[in-house]
Amino acid sequence: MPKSVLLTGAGGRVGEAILGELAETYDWRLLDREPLTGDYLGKSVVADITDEAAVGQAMEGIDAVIHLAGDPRPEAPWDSVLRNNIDGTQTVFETAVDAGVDSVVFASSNHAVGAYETEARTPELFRAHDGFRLDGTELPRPGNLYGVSKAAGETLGRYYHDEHDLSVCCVRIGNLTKGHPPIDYERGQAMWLSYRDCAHLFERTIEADYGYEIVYGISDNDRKYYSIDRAREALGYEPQDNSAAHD
Ligand SMILES: NC(=O)C1=CN([C@@H]2O[C@H](COP(=O)(O)OP(=O)(O)OC[C@H]3O[C@@H](n4cnc5c(N)ncnc54)[C@H](O)[C@@H]3O)[C@@H](O)[C@H]2O)C=CC1
Ligand SMILES: O=C1O[C@H](COP(=O)(O)O)[C@@H](O)[C@H](O)[C@H]1O
Repeated sequence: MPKSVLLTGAGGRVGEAILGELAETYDWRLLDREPLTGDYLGKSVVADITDEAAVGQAMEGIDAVIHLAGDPRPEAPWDSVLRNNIDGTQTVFETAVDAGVDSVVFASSNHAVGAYETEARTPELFRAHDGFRLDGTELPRPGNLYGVSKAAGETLGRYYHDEHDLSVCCVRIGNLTKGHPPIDYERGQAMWLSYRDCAHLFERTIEADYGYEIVYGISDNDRKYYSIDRAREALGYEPQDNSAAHD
């Protein structure tokens, strides 16, 4: 029997990449505060992620959660990230534990570690010859309040794993762009995540056994300054794309 997976923020870009490849792989329940359009209407729940009762109901009978819903803007103001990203994520973890869900996958971000891109390191950091790597064991170092909210989500995940034995995987997603890497944007090329690698990575987060993980979600780009070794080791991630192939 396919696993039952709750996908929050299903109507967005990351949701599109995941469902584009994996629509038939799982028994999906799709949650978004906006009504979804397309073929998924029968399985959708319209609710705000901060609505504990509605999210709790959406968790019933669910094996795994992929939690994408939130404010994705790097320039988002505090009131928005506090409500949508921090309160909303705490609601997801708490209701997942109450419902006996096995695992929660949290959409973290490159912006949780954006301040490692110091003036001294850039732009060399974005180039293939540069050997600097972040591997997920470093402390968060956000460059904006949105990044702070993602670091908070990772810490909430750590707590719910340690205290409630929930399996938690935080994916520090790079730059998801459809079809090709961002053009004339070295940073974006270094952290490009193709749609098919995105779907494959999230499939691995559903299939693999783990306790608590932080991994980087990028394709196998020559320019990378995020290591994908942990995603390979812990999840069996095998990306197929590389932004250098589009130069
Ligand atoms: N697209 C990218 O390159 C990256 C995305 N991420 C993260 O991945 C997640 C998804 O991002 P995208 O799909 O690009 O964003 P998006 O804006 O395209 O989709 C987000 C979806 O979440 C829903 N949503 C927002 N707040 C909600 C709430 N309070 N309750 C219920 N639904 C809510 C929106 O209606 C939307 O459909 C976000 O958490 C974002 O921070 C992280 C790094 C990079
Ligand atoms: O977390 C996110 O990161 C990507 C890449 O960041 P950018 O500052 O280089 O654009 C961003 O596109 C996405 O909207 C955001 O959620």
